[in-house]
Amino acid sequence: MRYFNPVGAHPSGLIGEDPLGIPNNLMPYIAQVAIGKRECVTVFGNDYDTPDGTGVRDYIHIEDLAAGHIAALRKLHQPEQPEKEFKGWIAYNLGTGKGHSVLEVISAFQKASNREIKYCIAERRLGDVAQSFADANKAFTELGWKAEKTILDMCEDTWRWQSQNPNGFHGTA
Ligand SMILES: O=c1ccn([C@@H]2O[C@H](COP(=O)(O)OP(=O)(O)O[C@H]3O[C@H](CO)[C@H](O)[C@H](O)[C@H]3O)[C@@H](O)[C@H]2O)c(=O)[nH]1
Repeated sequence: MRYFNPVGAHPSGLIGEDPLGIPNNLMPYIAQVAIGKRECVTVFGNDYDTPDGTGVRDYIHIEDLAAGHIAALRKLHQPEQPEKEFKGWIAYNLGTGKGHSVLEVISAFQKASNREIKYCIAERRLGDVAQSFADANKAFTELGWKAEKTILDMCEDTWRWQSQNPNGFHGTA
């Protein structure tokens, strides 16, 4: 399974991403700014050839990602066709097929959290590409799977986890 940018948390707010130290990735960094743990998001470059100049990625909710795996297991396990064997490997893109810029993610998170997310523009990060998004049609055609959750859903669930667990798993009894 070829993951694009998995983000989000369980909708209960009980399971989420708790990176050690300073988060490397955008979504947990934004969440820590929203909760007041970090001052502002450093946006790595606004001079890319993208609609607003910031990097574009295909963010996918972890629950959609999990559903993609279940769909793949269903394809492998077909008791009604026991003679059908799968050999070798097949790659499936697990993404929404839609890209969002850094500024769009910040804006969606502001809406989800109802908090101001401060940011500043810095140099590009070495190794980053301008944009990356999936063609997930093969997963839809062959597995009957497609991502359902929007970037706002991803931000809302991340925020629920972060606001219920301001200190991550360390804060839990
Ligand atoms: O503090 C930050 C962090 C990220 N970004 C930007 O936000 C976007 C997403 O960055 P992430 O670090 O969240 O994700 P990447 O797409 O860089 O990386 C992800 O995809 C990679 C493969 O492309 C690897 O799988 C990696 O582990 C995984 O996190 C990029 O445009 C990046 O420049 C910022 O502006 N500020």
